[in-house]
Amino acid sequence: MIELQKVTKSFQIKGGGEKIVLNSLDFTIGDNEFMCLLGPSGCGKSTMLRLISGLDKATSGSIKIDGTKVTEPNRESSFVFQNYALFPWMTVIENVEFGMKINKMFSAKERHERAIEHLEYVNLMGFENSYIHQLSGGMKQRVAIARALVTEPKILFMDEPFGALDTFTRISLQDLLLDIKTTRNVTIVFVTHDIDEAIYLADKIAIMNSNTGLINSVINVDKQQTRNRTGSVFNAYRDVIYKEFNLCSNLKKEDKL
Ligand SMILES: Nc1ncnc2c1ncn2[C@@H]1O[C@H](COP(=O)(O)OP(=O)(O)OP(=O)(O)O)[C@@H](O)[C@H]1O
Repeated sequence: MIELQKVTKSFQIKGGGEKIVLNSLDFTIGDNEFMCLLGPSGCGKSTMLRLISGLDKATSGSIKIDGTKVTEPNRESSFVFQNYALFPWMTVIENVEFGMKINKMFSAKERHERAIEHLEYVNLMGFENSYIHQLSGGMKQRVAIARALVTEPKILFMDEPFGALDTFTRISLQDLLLDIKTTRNVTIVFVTHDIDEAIYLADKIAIMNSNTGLINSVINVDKQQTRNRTGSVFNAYRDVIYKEFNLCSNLKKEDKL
């Protein structure tokens, strides 16, 4: 369980003053939940992810994971970023083994076996000795996902991981992620500005608007009903979210699903 209480984050502005990016937020994310932080550029999604994951510190308020205050990134969480953050001088399998090695997890033989198992899972067998520049964007992100999963994290932090990918690759990686959510006991905190992606993936969507520093609302998504990306229920969620962001002038906010 991730718990935020009265979390505020502000940044100093050049020339004086400060900008409040997150303003006294109270928020919880349950175990094994898929939470999307959805909003336009600059609303504070990445800032929120960085605070929850311990990459940055809140100006005030408290963030706890399973009752323990977050002060730095911990071994029980993994990251996937839009720009892959892979090591170009290492092969695919060396990249996947890296986290286990640095954390002194498992024997060398076990690390190798686990890396192979995870490369199989993300459908990259045959590329284990390739270098990163020899892979497509989608393949790079599969390596990053294998590297993130191989340490068996309790929490996966993902910052616009599919933002740089074409629609077809994005759809196949979204399906991979839903499989990860179903088959592994992992909580996922996922940043996106793609409304359809949020509906398809999330159990809960936190709607964040620009310049308020607030979470406007949290939408619960019925996962059984949103597997069909072109179905009427999917479109109903889309209507609700477009209204939340005032993107659809002919719909009233009071309209229900
Ligand atoms: N280190 C920093 N110093 C000063 N301002 C910052 C810093 N990091 C973020 N900000 C500001 O905080 C606001 C929110 O940034 P953040 O990156 O969290 O937004 P975002 O919603 O993730 O945007 P995007 O989708 O474009 O990545 C922006 O106005 C940004 O300029």
